[in-house]
Amino acid sequence: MTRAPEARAPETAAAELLAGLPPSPAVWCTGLRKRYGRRPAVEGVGLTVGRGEVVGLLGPNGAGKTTVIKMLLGLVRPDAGEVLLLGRPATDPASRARVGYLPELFRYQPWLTAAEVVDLHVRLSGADVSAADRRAVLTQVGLGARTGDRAGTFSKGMQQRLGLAVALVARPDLVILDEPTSALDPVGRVEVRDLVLSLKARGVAVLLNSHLIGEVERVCDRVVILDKGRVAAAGTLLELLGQHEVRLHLTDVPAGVEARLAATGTVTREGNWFTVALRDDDEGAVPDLVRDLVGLGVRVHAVEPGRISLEERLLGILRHDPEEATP
Ligand SMILES: Nc1ncnc2c1ncn2[C@@H]1O[C@H](COP(=O)(O)OP(=O)(O)OP(=O)(O)O)[C@@H](O)[C@H]1O
Repeated sequence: MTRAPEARAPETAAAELLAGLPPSPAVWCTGLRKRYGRRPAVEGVGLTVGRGEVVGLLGPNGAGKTTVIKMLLGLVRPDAGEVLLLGRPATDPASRARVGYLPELFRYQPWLTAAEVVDLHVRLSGADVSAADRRAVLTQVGLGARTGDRAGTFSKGMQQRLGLAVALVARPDLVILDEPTSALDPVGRVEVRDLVLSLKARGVAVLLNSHLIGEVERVCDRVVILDKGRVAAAGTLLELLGQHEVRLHLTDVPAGVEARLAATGTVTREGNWFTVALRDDDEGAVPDLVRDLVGLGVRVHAVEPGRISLEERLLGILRHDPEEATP
């Protein structure tokens, strides 16, 4: 006699079903709109940050970046639109507790030491963070030697580092950084870049608002460009910038060389300059090509990597609109 499969409680089955689904994005929003008086600040913005993904938010002054971030965090009430953080409504304290935030403008209580500021935020978040981990986060942001100094005595860059420590100390699943390097020296900027990459390696999602386009280009998986409150463009760097190409200055080009070039990618020629659009990010394609060209007797004078920079792309998108910036 065969036995019927054991009936499971419906709630167990539902929990199993949910556990089998991919995790909800770290940030999901749609149709976000905000007006201040009659002036639109944000008009119908939607964006997604996947788990462990680093997304850059770019755009000119007044484009609406900080307003979007504040609406995501429930700090500004949207006129319309929906926000989910880590799969829960942004207003749900359970999701907010898993989010680290570095605001664009902030001032910590000047009478508190760096260690006390971090302790205060750990208490406010309700997270269980050991004294060693609190100390470690201050060291991570370069304040290990200043933990006992009052925040009021810190330089702007040191305040910003303290802000990063506060954003990171409760081990969030999502970190939102609004201009995290605006006050930092070049070394500090590189440190923050490495820090963002280490967060990504740990599966932490990051939404990064920065005017430093090179910084965004180096660390972000995807970029969302805002202009006049709307999404002007969004995509991976490959989608926004197109494929890589290489420009070669060649002489003594015998027959058959064009075929070898074409085997690497689509070729265009201007005099002695050959531009090859590389098919993918195959790191060996260019050295292999140069080796073969030299083997075929070609004299290779120059090999220049080419790809439109994110800065050029951004300016192209923003200048495309003939309308002047709203006063
Ligand atoms: N509290 C406010 N009251 C009135 N207008 C506001 C307020 N906050 C923002 N705005 C307006 O909303 C628009 C978007 O501002 P927001 O700060 O979001 O831009 P941003 O892209 O972050 O700019 P920036 O790069 O200069 O920081 C601007 O026109 C700004 O003047």
